[in-house]
Amino acid sequence: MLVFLVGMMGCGKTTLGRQLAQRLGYTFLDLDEHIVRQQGQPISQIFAQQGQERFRELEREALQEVVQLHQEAVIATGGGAPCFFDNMAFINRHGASFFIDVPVDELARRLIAQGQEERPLLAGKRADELKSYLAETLTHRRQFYERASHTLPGATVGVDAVLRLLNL
Ligand SMILES: Nc1ncnc2c1ncn2[C@@H]1O[C@H](COP(=O)(O)OP(=O)(O)O)[C@@H](O)[C@H]1O
Ligand SMILES: O=C(O)C1=C[C@@H](OP(=O)(O)O)[C@@H](O)[C@H](O)C1
Ligand SMILES: [Mg+2]
Repeated sequence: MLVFLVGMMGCGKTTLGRQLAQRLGYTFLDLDEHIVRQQGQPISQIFAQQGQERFRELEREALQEVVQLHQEAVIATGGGAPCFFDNMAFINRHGASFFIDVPVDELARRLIAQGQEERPLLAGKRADELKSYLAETLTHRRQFYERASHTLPGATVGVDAVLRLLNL
């Protein structure tokens, strides 16, 4: 089985995905890490040199590659991945998907604490700008995220909640 995690930047896809894969004994794949390895450039540089449009194509290609190469994996997508092309339908055709729905204030707190430089869409934004950017972006993206097979509300989602929903 393939398990996909979707949701906004900072909702914990990479963190939870790694823990979940360990518990299931599955491979962990992070789409951003996959692209960084393949391109030999950090995400910030890919955006700066190749542009966001190209990044979205790379993300789509990365999704296609991981479903071809893996049968048992937890896949942390990038926050934008489900919202371009027909990626959300593609995800749902290939596995179970979880939308981790964390409030904007908590997302902002985490993203500020982690440092915004590696997320080019957030770099250089003050706290108030960051919050309004996240709120607007989520308003647009929610329609895609909500197509996930499960929604996990709140900031305290753990591995056990996911396993219960998967009946594991
Ligand atoms: N459940 C959580 N509670 C508190 N902080 C968290 C939680 N999950 C992730 N974080 C922190 O939030 C930041 C973003 O997490 P990350 O897993 O990279 O999110 P995403 O991949 O969804 O952007 C990291 O600093 C991480 O340590
Ligand atoms: O929301 C987005 O458009 C993005 C989210 C990032 O991944 P995370 O959600 O893991 O931060 C990364 O793919 C890129 O910076 C763009
Ligand atoms: Mg991530």
